[in-house]
Amino acid sequence: MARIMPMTASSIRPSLSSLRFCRFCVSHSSSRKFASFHLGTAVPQMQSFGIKASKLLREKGSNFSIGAVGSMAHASTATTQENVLDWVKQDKRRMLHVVYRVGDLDRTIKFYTECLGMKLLRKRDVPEERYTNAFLGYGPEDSHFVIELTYNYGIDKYDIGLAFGHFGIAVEDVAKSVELIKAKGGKVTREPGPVKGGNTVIAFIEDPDGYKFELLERGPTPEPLCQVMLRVGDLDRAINFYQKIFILQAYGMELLRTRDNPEYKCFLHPFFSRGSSGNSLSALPG
Ligand SMILES: C[C@@H](O)C(=O)SC[C@H](NC(=O)CC[C@H](N)C(=O)O)C(=O)NCC(=O)O
Ligand SMILES: [Zn+2]
Repeated sequence: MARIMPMTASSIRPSLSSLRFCRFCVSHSSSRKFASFHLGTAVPQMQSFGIKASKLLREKGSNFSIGAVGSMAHASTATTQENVLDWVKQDKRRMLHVVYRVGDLDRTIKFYTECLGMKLLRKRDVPEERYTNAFLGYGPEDSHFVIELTYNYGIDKYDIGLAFGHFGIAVEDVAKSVELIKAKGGKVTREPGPVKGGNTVIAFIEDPDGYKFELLERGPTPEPLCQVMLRVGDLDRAINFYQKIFILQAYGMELLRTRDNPEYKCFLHPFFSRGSSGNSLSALPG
């Protein structure tokens, strides 16, 4: 059974539906392949934001502790629901999109809209560069984390590699979603049931290019696109990177908890970054 070791004094999963967060999932793998993949994020001016945030934290006596060393801010955080509201109000950053390449745009758009319930938000053709983008998601781009598909003219197949793990979609009934996907000819690679080492009902499916989607059974959420799982070669290095890069802007990515699955050689370290999207990314050694 998985061991959850919260990094915080209290539960870190905000139950306040108005809060939307963006969390990260990075998996540990010996893979040397590169995922055809990038995450886009919007951040405000770091300098003024960092100083303002650390001053606010001192005034509010929050559980955050940010010690500024010169212009570098280092933080050890213990996020609690009590101070997470302050954090959300102060931090205007959010993850914007995830970009990856597909071999047939219309095929993928059909699958994501008919099987996963996403909406096609817009398409963007750049003939001079010989590529087309399609943006899909569960809400408008100015408030939701979205998927940006890239089709490069004439390229109908990609090697996804082992570094990319899966996207997570929160659904209220995994079994029902899997039945719909099967009826539409979608590929189910792991039938519904409790996750190994845990209790959450999950299932895994593959999209037409072979990108994996995990369906996680959860209550209603404004942001079903809730997870990006990547595998990394060194978990501590990845954690250090995400903390340093984001924590420099104070209130940045937080390491929230670890989930150790020794029987499955699996560590899960969700990074948690404020944002209007609710997706998550957790560190899982391969
Ligand atoms: C937290 C939840 O969203 C997960 O993704 S855990 C799912 C679990 N992950 C792993 O086992 C990761 C380690 C693996 N070696 C890898 O690199 O993918 C999983 O896939 N469980 C399978 C199952 O059937 O439960
Ligand atoms: Zn997952």
